[in-house]
Amino acid sequence: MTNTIEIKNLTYRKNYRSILEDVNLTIEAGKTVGLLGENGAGKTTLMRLIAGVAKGSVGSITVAGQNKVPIMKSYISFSEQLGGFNPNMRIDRIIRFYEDVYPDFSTEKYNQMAGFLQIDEGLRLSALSKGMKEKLVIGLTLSRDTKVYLLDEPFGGIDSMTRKRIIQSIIKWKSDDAVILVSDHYVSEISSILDEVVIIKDKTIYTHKSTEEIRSKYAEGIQQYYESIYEGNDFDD
Ligand SMILES: Nc1ncnc2c1ncn2[C@@H]1O[C@H](COP(=O)(O)OP(=O)(O)OP(=O)(O)O)[C@@H](O)[C@H]1O
Repeated sequence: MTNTIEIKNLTYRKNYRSILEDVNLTIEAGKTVGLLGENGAGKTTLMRLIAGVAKGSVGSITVAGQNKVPIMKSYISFSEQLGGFNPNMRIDRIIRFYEDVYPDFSTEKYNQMAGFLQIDEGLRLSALSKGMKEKLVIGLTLSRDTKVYLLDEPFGGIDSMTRKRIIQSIIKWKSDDAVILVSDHYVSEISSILDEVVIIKDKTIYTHKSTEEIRSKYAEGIQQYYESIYEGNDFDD
């Protein structure tokens, strides 16, 4: 199995404050990985560093063997929050923008998702609710055909029925060798699709395990395992 993401000795400081320290992380092709951690742990920062949006880190990040940012960027679909778009822009124009900018964007894939995302493409961005905006971001992010999908807390405002349908469909939408890194605070709902869990604590990767290993060693489940880590338990052998 090849490694899609390789991070070595990554340290990141912002305004003289240490945000991440000596992060080492390897993710194999095809894995769906949950990125967990309390508020401010550094999940978004780590995704922004992988995506090449945050700059100035020390250490190395490679994506599919590449460490040149423009090439890495072309391999990554990152769930950015549409902040760069004019709020008056209509959704259909945003979709056309994605078609124009990303050669790997599949309108057919987007249309398949649009069925249950139920976003009126005639609406302007400013008219979308928080949950509708999140659904649009998920649709746009997953409609690209890339090696890596970074989904940063994608489900916060989405109703539980839609969330379940999106989670069940994520696996169908991704190609076999694509990696999904998804951050969330509540792992219970997404745990069924996760191959591995990465927990950030104390500014670094505190643990990285397969969900199978966690389930076999910790019967109460992944959410409880995660919470126990933050309560100070150490389950490492
Ligand atoms: N632009 C910035 N300038 C300075 N510090 C920042 C900046 N963005 C984030 N930080 C700090 O970096 C740390 C990690 O933040 P980050 O947003 O990555 O955490 P997170 O795990 O995604 O949190 P949450 O679950 O609340 O979204 C926090 O201490 C935060 O205050």
